[in-house]
Amino acid sequence: MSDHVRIFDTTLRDGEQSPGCSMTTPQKLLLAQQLADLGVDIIEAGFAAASPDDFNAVKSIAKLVRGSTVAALARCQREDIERAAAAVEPAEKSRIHVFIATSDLHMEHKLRMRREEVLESIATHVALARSYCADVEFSAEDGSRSDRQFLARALEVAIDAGATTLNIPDTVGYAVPAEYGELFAWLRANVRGADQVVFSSHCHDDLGLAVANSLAAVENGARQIECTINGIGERAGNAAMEEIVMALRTRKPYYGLETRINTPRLYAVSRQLVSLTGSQIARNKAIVGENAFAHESGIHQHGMLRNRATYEIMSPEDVGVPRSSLVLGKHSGRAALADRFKALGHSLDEEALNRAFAAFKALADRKKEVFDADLEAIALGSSGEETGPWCLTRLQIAGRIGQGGNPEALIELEHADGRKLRQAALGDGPVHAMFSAIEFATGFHYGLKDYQVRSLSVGEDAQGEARVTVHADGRDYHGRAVSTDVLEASALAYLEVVNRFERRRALVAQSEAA
Ligand SMILES: CC(=O)SCCNC(=O)CCNC(=O)[C@H](O)C(C)(C)COP(=O)(O)OP(=O)(O)OC[C@H]1O[C@@H](n2cnc3c(N)ncnc32)[C@H](O)[C@@H]1OP(=O)(O)O
Ligand SMILES: CC(C)C(=O)C(=O)O
Ligand SMILES: [Mg+2]
Repeated sequence: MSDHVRIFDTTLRDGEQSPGCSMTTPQKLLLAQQLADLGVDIIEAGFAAASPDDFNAVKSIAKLVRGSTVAALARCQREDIERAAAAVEPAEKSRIHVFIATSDLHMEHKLRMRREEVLESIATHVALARSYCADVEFSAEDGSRSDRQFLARALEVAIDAGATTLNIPDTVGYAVPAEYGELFAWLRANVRGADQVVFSSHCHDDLGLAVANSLAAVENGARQIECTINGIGERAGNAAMEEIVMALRTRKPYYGLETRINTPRLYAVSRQLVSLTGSQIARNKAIVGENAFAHESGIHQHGMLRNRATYEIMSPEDVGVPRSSLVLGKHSGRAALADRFKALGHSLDEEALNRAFAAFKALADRKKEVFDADLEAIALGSSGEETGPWCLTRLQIAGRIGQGGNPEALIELEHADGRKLRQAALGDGPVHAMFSAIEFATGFHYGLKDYQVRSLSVGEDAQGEARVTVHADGRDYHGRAVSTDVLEASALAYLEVVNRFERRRALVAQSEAA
């Protein structure tokens, strides 16, 4: 049996199903390129039939990516499969991923299909997918809660119809490692034709076992793992790629298995995803969290000084966490800046680097030391990513703040269509006043779902980061902004939400007109 474990990344499909992690097509293209550079074997680019936007995103990724296989997900429905086939058709290497649930619970209540009907549907739709593409994956959704004998029959039908990869998802994160591993061993021994296909795991983290379950699957013969960057995904998320890959690499003597992942790029891709979605990771997140390589207590620090191996099972360099001795400040130049951006996952072109350099110098004039978090904020603002249509040109807060006071915010906005608006509003506090002024001016009236402010770095001159989430028209919109003035950061973050909302509306109107 091969010792190569294929890494199937589904950040752009299952990952995008996490609330608040939806991405625009340009953002998806950026991430897809990074995934290809990382050495991912298969990139699941999306669910092509979900919307014209999703279709176009998958197709653009299929045109762009070289080296990795590009896959699209489809239900056992003719139209889904035809859309998936058309979307992945331009890829150098393409795959259609067909799924249907095989657990009694899902078949009876969700699909309202009898077992025989599900088997027929698998036969028909896997064969249809195979007529378009030589590489077809079949997933038995809710496989870990399916009746084994029936699951085995479903997989045999899929093999007979031409499936080349069989995925057994733990869709609701219910399995435990020994049980999930044993299921793979049993299927490999009992499914006719099992030796002609690749078995795959797809685990969710509802009980915090997604990575452990994925590793149990490979111990029992799975040779593809489906996972996402930072473990994002439906509900509690999917198995985190960086954790799986580093577990296999760090414990190679135990597993004896390899992936193609270029591990020193893991940190950069993780940071890129955080920047794109605004969805932060926990400080103590394994591999890529802020504390993953930080040693706080005296006994640990003492051990580390004697020999790093006492408390480090892998080095930050193995996953690309920068441990640079270069301090960035007002006297630094473009080369050092570009180098640090690269380590943080931002490959800026010359124009973007020039913009970033100007912003960096302006910040360095105000701050003694510029930290990585500051740079990430600068990279975001300089990446040439879509901004607008609204732009804040003036912000002023007046009046008494605190007990009994009603501060007033005055804002001035410019719209890309040339409109210039000036609006004042009172509020219970300055943030309330600013947000109300933005709402009155733009006509964007949706309830605030979340608002957070935090310090990005250390010291009195630290930059403040504001994050705003608003639920509007059935989806979450995130805004994030950074400034040494937290009120300005808050206003800009709120305006970013309004901008994202307006850009999305314009896009939907455009595709409806087409
Ligand atoms: C476990 C997973 O992650 S599955 C993937 C989840 N991803 C998504 O759902 C992608 C985003 N989804 C969408 O945009 C929409 O749900 C669409 C466009 C795919 C479908 O929208 P709608 O046609 O309005 O259907 P809706 O979402 O309400 O219901 C799903 C339908 O698909 C059926 N269905 C679900 N899975 C499958 C399947 N694998 N094969 C065939 N039919 C299926 C359901 O039974 C239901 O059918 P019904 O309407 O006849 O009852
Ligand atoms: C569609 C399948 C692969 C899935 O995401 C799941 O079952 O969790
Ligand atoms: Mg899933």
